[in-house]
Amino acid sequence: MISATGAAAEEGQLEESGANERWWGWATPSPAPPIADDVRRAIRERLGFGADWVEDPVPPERATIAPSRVAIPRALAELLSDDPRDRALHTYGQSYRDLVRSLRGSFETAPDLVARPRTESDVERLLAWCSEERLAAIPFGGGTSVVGGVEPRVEGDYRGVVTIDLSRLARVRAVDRESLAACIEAGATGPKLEQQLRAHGLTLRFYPQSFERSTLGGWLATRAAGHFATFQQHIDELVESITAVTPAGLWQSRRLPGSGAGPSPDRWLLGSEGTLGVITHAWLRVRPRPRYRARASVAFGDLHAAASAVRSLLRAELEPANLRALDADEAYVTGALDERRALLVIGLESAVEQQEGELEQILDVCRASGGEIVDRGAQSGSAEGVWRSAFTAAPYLRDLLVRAGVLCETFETAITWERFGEFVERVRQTTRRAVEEVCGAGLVSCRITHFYPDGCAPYFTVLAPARQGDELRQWDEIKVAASEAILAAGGTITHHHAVGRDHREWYRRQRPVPFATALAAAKASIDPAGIMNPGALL
Ligand SMILES: Cc1cc2nc3c(=O)[nH]c(=O)nc-3n(C[C@H](O)[C@H](O)[C@H](O)COP(=O)(O)OP(=O)(O)OC[C@H]3O[C@@H](n4cnc5c(N)ncnc54)[C@H](O)[C@@H]3O)c2cc1C
Repeated sequence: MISATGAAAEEGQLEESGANERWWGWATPSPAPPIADDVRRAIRERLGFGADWVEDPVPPERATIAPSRVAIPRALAELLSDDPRDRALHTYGQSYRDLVRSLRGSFETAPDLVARPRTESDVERLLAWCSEERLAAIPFGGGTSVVGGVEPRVEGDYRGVVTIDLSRLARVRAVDRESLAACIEAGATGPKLEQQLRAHGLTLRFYPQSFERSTLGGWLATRAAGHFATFQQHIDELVESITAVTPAGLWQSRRLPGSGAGPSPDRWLLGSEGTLGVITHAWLRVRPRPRYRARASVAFGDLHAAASAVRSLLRAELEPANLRALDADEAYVTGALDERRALLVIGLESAVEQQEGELEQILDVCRASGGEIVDRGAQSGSAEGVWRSAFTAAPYLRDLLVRAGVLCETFETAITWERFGEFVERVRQTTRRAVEEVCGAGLVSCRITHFYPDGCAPYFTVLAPARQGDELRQWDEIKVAASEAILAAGGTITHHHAVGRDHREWYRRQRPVPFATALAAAKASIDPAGIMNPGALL
């Protein structure tokens, strides 16, 4: 396996590391530590290619950041910053395009100011000022968007851009033990909210791969998906009520376990990507911390055989908390298997009962579907354990890969089972062709991250040799080819990465026209000055 220094610990035990010293990428400080020769050799060996150069991020003092166009008003002075480094760190998310541009110190689209509200009334004051002064307002959680969701790429006659960073709103405000729910502020990152819930013996158990840095507000605004692969995949399922500050006033739903009273106000905010208002807090369903776990890995001939085994599991009403089906390339590149075979990673958990019996039933179904049990249990060096470490270390490893000249990006979608086989091959082949044409070589691997009774979410990773200085064009060409293939074959442009600015064109073609008209009308009535994250989603 290619390992990254600073790799995060097991899910749920992650602490935020170095967020303050970070200058570039996921966790790279300035000056960046050198990349050892043996790491570069390992990259070349696993991938079959590698660049003969390594690039260090341009340090803050040499970065290009346009001067701020907006003066800080005295009444809001304690909430606003025009510090160039602060503005640079709020310019981008974490897509490959973002990493390349920030690596080169290019922050031409930096926000003019960064705001850090401490209360809902601070958010109200900020939005009122932005509306009056015609300033675009971009809510910012952890800045882990991979679709241009937080980048101030704003067209129109705005006088400037204010990025609203929610990091000071990060408390668990209340816990209702009777209903098993918690009121959590939007700026809480995964580790921050889990740390506070742990004091009550509770957990949200929502683990996107970006858990360490992404926030509750970001999860709600993008309809993020966590590690639960078979049941409560999206954050949507955990929501009791959401509160947001909009330019038209406070949007607060009632706390209810369910309601049939018309369209759901929460569903309007879920996936709104900062275009309607700033989500400030929400009531979420929480659960007792799991005490029992069981794990196993099963090898299959290919991804389709693994997917077919999962279909059999679901039909037998076996729904493990975690399931990831990796194709042969992904199992090999992550080091989970030493030969090229597909791998199904299985994880069960419960707060109330041992999981060994259910695991046994699951393994019986896998065997009957042609699977070979590779290991079970959490022993070190197991395929499941190696894959899990690679999964949590991936954002750190990505910093190394990008600096070492590897084009490294992912995209994801969803499709119903009856089209699954043809769909995956079509998207994979089209993307592979584009990678070969644009980069000359490279890998396109696929894993399935979420499973439904009627379909699943295929997730693709592209690793290819980058041409220094030409990376953005290289990725843009591959991305267009992949996105066109997804849409043509009937998939969605995103299962959980959201629309942002980068997927807008394909989202526009995917959604029904009357729905688009309704969305635009809703936005115009709630945000008449059009200040909320212009250019994202709509
Ligand atoms: C390494 C890596 C792994 C990832 N893994 C996953 C994964 O497993 N599952 C998944 O779903 N996604 C994943 N993502 C994508 C990303 O983490 C999610 O989209 C996440 O929900 C973004 O949260 P954030 O707090 O970082 O939001 P940001 O990136 O700060 O913002 C994202 C969008 O939400 C809006 N927004 C943020 N906060 C608020 C708020 N309080 N009110 C209103 N709007 C707001 C922003 O304006 C923007 O449009 C991954 C990203 C990376 C880099």
